[in-house]
Amino acid sequence: MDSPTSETSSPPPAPSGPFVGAIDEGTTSARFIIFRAGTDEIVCYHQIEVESIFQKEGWCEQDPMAIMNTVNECIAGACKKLVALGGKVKEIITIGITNQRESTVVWDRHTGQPLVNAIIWLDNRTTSTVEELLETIPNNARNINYLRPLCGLPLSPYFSGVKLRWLRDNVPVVSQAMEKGTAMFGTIDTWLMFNLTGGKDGGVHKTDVTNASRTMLMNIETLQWDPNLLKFFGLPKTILPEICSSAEFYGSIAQGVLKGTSISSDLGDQQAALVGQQCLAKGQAKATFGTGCFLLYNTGSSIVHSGHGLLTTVGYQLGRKATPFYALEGSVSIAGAAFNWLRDNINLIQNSGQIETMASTVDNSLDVYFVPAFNGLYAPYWNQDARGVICGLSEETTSEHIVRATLEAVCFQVRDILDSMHKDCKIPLAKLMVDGGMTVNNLFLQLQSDLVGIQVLRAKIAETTALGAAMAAYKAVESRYQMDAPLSKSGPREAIKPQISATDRNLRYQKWKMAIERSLNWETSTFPQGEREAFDGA
Ligand SMILES: Nc1ncnc2c1ncn2[C@@H]1O[C@H](COP(=O)(O)OP(=O)(O)O)[C@@H](O)[C@H]1O
Ligand SMILES: O=P(O)(O)OC[C@H](O)CO
Repeated sequence: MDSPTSETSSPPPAPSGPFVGAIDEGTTSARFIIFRAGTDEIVCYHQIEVESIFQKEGWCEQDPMAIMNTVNECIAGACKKLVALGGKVKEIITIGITNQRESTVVWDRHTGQPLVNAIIWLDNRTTSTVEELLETIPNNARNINYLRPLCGLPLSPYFSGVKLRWLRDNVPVVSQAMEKGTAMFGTIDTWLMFNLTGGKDGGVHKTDVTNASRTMLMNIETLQWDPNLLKFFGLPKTILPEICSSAEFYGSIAQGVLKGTSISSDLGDQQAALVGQQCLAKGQAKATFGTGCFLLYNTGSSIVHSGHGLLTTVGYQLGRKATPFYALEGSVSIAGAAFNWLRDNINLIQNSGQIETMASTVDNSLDVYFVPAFNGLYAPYWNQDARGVICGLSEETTSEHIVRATLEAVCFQVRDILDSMHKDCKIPLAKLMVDGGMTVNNLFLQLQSDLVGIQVLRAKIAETTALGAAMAAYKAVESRYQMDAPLSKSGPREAIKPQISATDRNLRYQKWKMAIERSLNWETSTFPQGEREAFDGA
């Protein structure tokens, strides 16, 4: 008979399939996660950081080959771990892809090689392109919302169409390839899919409705490339991928450990998180706090055009014949990235583990307000000329106050967005599902609840983005799968409730708005009449 000791030390049972894999290619890292099919149970995963290249002020690029190699390494690493656990790779029945959105890749159809580095969504080089495009709007209207009725988006450096136009105007190898018909464009999902399915030797050229809805080139109603939008941006249709639904057969992996496995889903990462959070009914909303913060509100099958600075985007379409679901989105470009700045540029912190400890040593931010508008402000302001400000510094201010003010900055930006959503949709949101790297921070979630006056519900697992892609991929191969059925780790989520008074909350929000005023239009601000000469002469 076995002794109790040998019983407790017996190895855990080998994981059994079926499994579904998900590639999550984010701004700061790529990962491949293997889930037990139809559940939120992570069997194993592999994650690797991806380097960003900052060639000039405001530019942000990544090497497309490095992105692809990293993803391949993640797939190989996770499959190796699966085998080490006693699982079988052949039980991975399908995989899905989710990705940082808007980031733009152009490559050569014949060689499969990128023509330039990927321009990452955060990149701000195209502010002058936006200016030039504004000039072309009839009646000298210069209206950033001119294209909203067609694509749901304001003109901003954020979106792929503007980045593609910049490439056309500034990189001869790209404009020549566009003319010759040898250029292929894709967001990161498309680039990965092309390479995974064979690259220049028969790789597919496809994207999904959620990623396409971030280009400014897709018509939000027809879900097809729009000739008027292509004309506005001066871009040829030949470079564009086929638009598919978010859950269908895309192609099969051509080589490597997963050779022959199907790719069955594709969603932009924020839309994937909406699915992974099971915000599948009209009126449900989630916020993901990673590099940036993205709040998506499910508007069902209705297209709601925002009058208050939000984006109209496709939430998901789970099958070729399925009804597309739409969302209103509030995008904030700098959330967790503000802490990377505190760490890398200012040396105020050494690691993210310190953030909560430092911010908790003080009771409040001592009236310090930090607007991290490093690359302008996205929703609801869409002010590309805004720049960061820290207001309210005094002799008593310490680094702890600044760290706390940085957490509060993310919370106030969420309040800006929720106020817009309330105005657009009329119904105030009672609770907000949250996920992403920042949500490990308990103080942050309490501040979020306090400063917005809303119940905050933390996701059961951190990897909701990958989960959403895995759920959609499983749906494509198993039509009986109910995506709103409880996931294995479901049960009540941790709820964080507001603890400060409405008066306190509103006073602090008013001060935030004053700080916002100081950051807007900084790049284009001019000296009052006569003072420029005095300054120059000084
Ligand atoms: N404890 C923490 N408190 C606040 N922010 C954090 C904490 N831990 C990580 N972060 C931030 O979260 C971000 C990483 O989250 P993640 O969801 O992995 O991002 P992404 O998907 O954009 O790559 C980083 O910008 C980091 O600064
Ligand atoms: O990489 P993330 O998670 O910060 O997401 C980036 C967004 O998709 C940009 O729109």
